[in-house]
Amino acid sequence: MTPTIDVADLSYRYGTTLALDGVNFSLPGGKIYGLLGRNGAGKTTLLSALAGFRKPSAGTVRIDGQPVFENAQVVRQVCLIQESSNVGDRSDTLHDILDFARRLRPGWDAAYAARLVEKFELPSRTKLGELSRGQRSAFGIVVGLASRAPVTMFDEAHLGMDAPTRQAFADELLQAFLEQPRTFVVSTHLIEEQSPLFERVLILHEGRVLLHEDLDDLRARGVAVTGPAATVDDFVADLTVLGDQRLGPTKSAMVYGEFDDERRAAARAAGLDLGPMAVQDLFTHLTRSTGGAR
Ligand SMILES: Nc1ncnc2c1ncn2[C@@H]1O[C@H](COP(=O)(O)OP(=O)(O)OP(=O)(O)O)[C@@H](O)[C@H]1O
Repeated sequence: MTPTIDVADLSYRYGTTLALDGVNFSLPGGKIYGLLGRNGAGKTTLLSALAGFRKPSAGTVRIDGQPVFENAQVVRQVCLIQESSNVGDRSDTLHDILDFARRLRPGWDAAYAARLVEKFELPSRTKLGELSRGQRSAFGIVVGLASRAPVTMFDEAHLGMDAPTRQAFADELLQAFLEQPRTFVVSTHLIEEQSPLFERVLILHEGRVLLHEDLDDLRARGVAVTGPAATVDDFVADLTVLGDQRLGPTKSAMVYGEFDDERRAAARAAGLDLGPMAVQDLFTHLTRSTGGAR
């Protein structure tokens, strides 16, 4: 039960703002996808369209071959948790919201929800609106994971959560995925922290798909070259250097572009170390433009 998501020529317009501009991609089921993009790139709009919350201005979103919008049967297979915590009414207790989710969601796992509530130390008799921001986010994550929805999406759902809680979220997500493979789409600005979760990455930029590939392939686009400063400088002289760091006589230069075997051998012969580059640095390079929001 891991349906494919197919997006074809998807555009979405808010008045004069074209938030999505002819987006095409296909997400085979049973993987964890990272959705990345700068502020205003269109991530929230895209996830809302995938969940059937928004009618596309043009194009289609299909899950398992079925159009999503106004299709109750398909929408029930999808769970989108948003940063604003769209999981329930602020005046309802967590207990009541979980009870409602149990009745609404076909795959709801009540025992798992109870375990997660305990793990995240959430007060189930408290109203949603009385939680701290981080607790609200953690509760959203509980609902998303316990939904066991074949397509589960988190839109910056970790906002306000402290580092240990975010780590617990990542661990739980991975565990839930291994126990019962489904499709996760996770949008985040915490790229370095969350990228170990992702098998594939979709980068949106200015309403279009800039890149859609395996994380390993993205990583292979950049190399950190480390060694004595003068040797590094010589080696990278004709390469695209995105940045560098110095520690005493040692320098590390971040080089964009794939290294073939010959170049790797030359680096080794020169006594240089080659290592992976931070995904965050690659992202920054790829999405460098005139500014953030359009
Ligand atoms: N309700 C709205 N009314 C008008 N324009 C909007 C609305 N929501 C989003 N936009 C615009 O659509 C574009 C895409 O916004 P969206 O929220 O999808 O981006 P995002 O990638 O999720 O950004 P962020 O990382 O800042 O959350 C932006 O230019 C934004 O200003």
